[in-house]
Amino acid sequence: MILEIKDLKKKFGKFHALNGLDIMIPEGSLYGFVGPNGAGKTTAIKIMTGLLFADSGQVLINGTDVSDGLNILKQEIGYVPDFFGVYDNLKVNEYMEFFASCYGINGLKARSRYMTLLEQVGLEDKSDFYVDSLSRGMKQRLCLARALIHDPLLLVLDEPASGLDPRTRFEFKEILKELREQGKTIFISSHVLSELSELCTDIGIIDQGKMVLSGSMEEILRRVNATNPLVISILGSKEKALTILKSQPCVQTIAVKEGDIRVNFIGDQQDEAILLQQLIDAEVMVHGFSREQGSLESLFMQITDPDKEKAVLVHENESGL
Ligand SMILES: Nc1ncnc2c1ncn2[C@@H]1O[C@H](COP(=O)(O)OP(=O)(O)OP(=O)(O)O)[C@@H](O)[C@H]1O
Repeated sequence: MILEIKDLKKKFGKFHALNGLDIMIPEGSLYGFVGPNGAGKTTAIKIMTGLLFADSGQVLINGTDVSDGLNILKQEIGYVPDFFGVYDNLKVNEYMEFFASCYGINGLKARSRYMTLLEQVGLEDKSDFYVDSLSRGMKQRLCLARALIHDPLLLVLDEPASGLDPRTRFEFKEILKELREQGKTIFISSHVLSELSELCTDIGIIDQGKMVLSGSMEEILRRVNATNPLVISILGSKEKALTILKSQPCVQTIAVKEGDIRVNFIGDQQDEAILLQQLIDAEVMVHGFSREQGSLESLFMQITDPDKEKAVLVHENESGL
């Protein structure tokens, strides 16, 4: 794990902003950190970037506890905050030089490093422009280049898509994908799950200062889908299929809807394969057999609904399964 957060707690007055938060960020992942407004995302990010102290808990970077000193955090994390500072009277190259010098990178080395980064974020032809003259999307890309100046292990972005138009958001996501392909681990927070679901390899959902669901995107989508109905499409008569389905112990309910058979099926993938085989052996003309695709959004709405008794879902490893 590049970064591990264990049982992090933070109170503001009597209010528990973080209430035993755990996060595990695998190396090379693009980790989406999502939760409703006020869930504690920015508080967690401030603690992991060394801008705020936790009341208790542990932050480990590459296995090293950072409580002994914040230098390791500064070295190993590149942080893109959700706001852009005021650097009106600096040109892009001066801005990059300034941040390079903060990390002890100067002269030709600094220039070569920041020109590579500016190229990477598509700003190579803007190095003589004043920062203030850049569009919001460009400023954000500049901020990203700046956060990478010291080649950190982990890039942390807080709500990077806020205030950007769809095209700019798309371009920004493409840059993040490229960075990940080059081996960077990226942690990105958002309160909009759809922003993250097609981009991320891993996801953590936070609510009221606690992680309520986390894991690889693949695993989570599989779990979402496993509770969805099995939709079976059949050509011709459905009688034989219905007889087989009624005899199957994994089948809980059967509904015939718009030509398809929808089955609440509690089995795993192997049970699904056995059922399909039985239908084919009985010469049922199956031309569709799949779980209805689950939506991560509906799961998010369900587990972060403030009016509902919460169904707390944990990572398989944490539940000891
Ligand atoms: N300095 C502070 N003093 C008092 N309360 C605070 C402070 N910082 C944050 N909080 C409270 O802690 C809670 C968590 O805030 P935080 O900014 O971490 O949430 P968030 O998930 O980032 O929300 P958003 O998506 O709206 O940015 C909120 O209820 C907020 O009002």
